[in-house]
Amino acid sequence: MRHMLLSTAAAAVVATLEEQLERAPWIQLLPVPGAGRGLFAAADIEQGMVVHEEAPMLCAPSPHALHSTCHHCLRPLAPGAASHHGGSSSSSPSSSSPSRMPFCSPTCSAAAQGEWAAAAARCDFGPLQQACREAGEKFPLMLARLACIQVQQQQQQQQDDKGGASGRGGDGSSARGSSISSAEAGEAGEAADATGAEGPLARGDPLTQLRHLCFANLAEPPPPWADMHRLLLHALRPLLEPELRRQLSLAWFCDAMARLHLNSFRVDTVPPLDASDPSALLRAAAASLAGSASAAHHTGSAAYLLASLLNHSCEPSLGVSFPRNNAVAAFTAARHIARGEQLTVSYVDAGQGLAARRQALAWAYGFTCRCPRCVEEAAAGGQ
Ligand SMILES: C[S@@+](CC[C@H](N)C(=O)[O-])C[C@H]1O[C@@H](n2cnc3c(N)ncnc32)[C@H](O)[C@@H]1O
Repeated sequence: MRHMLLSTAAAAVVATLEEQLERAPWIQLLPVPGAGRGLFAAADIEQGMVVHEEAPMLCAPSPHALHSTCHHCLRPLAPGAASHHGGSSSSSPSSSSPSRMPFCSPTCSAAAQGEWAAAAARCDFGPLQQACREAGEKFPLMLARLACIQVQQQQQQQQDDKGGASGRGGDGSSARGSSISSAEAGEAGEAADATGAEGPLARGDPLTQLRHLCFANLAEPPPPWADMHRLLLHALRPLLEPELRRQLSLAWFCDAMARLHLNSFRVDTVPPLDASDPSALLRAAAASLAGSASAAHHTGSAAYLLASLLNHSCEPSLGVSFPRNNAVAAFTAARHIARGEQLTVSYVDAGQGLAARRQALAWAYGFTCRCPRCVEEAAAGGQ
């Protein structure tokens, strides 16, 4: 069954998704009538168990947090702390340019340089970032990142072809194994493969990898997307070889935007305390007493390969958190989950009433939730 479903996904992604499922034999991928595919418990799972932990296939900081977030792992930066800037080569924009990218550590800076930041440093993303801030749109910045990954992978490939690919892994991916998880492991001394050290984008053509994620047909893409696409191409001008220009069509952009809208997670982290501000401790304590959501800081958005297959429930079996305070997501059993039960997360604020939840789900995801809570509340005439 698993193979039958996976055969619909891009071949380059299949191996990595299968690897993730092989590493988590308590998770099963199955069809869900009326909802495409979904993940299920293949064994009884105790409350509190971390069912899955995953580094993102693609992430980017929020347009509102560009100066306060590590651009590689989305960890919030301590106010006033030394950051490890990228984009400072002679070909990069000036230090006051919005394209100058802070990183939380030399490890993240080096990993980013190896994956995307060297290409990004040749571009000026200022106008695109500004437009995203004004429109409340974040996904064009993820697509800018994706284009930079593509450019660097192609350059690496060309170098390998010239140099005979000496010293590389069999699939040519080992030199690019500088994902968030391995950078994190370098910092914290943890096992590099805990969350898929290589990173799913280490293989295949990055621009087509998003095709694994589910898609909604848009009758008409929102008009601002054409403007965002134009600004993206403008920013990427220094990198645009004719072949890349052809690939980054408006149709590609709208397809990728639609997939990111349906599949991305908001990354909420906890901001570090400002040691020079004594009232910061009190504010943080008050926020944490008021609930972790208000203490959290939205540092960016991330798309995950396996976790994108989690369907929604207003009574989700999994909670989502970011225990490393970066974009590595953990999915924890919110209660006992019986073997065969679907693994779900809540796509919306589950504290809202029935009508608000239904409206948000219909508008953003195009379905009406029929989880037991919705059915019960609807029967009771709930709003
Ligand atoms: C992030 S994807 C989840 C994985 C998706 N089912 C797949 O096959 O790839 C989100 C989409 O799944 C579907 N979906 C998720 N939860 C659902 C639910 N409770 N009822 C109906 N459809 C759901 C909707 O089409 C939604 O836009």
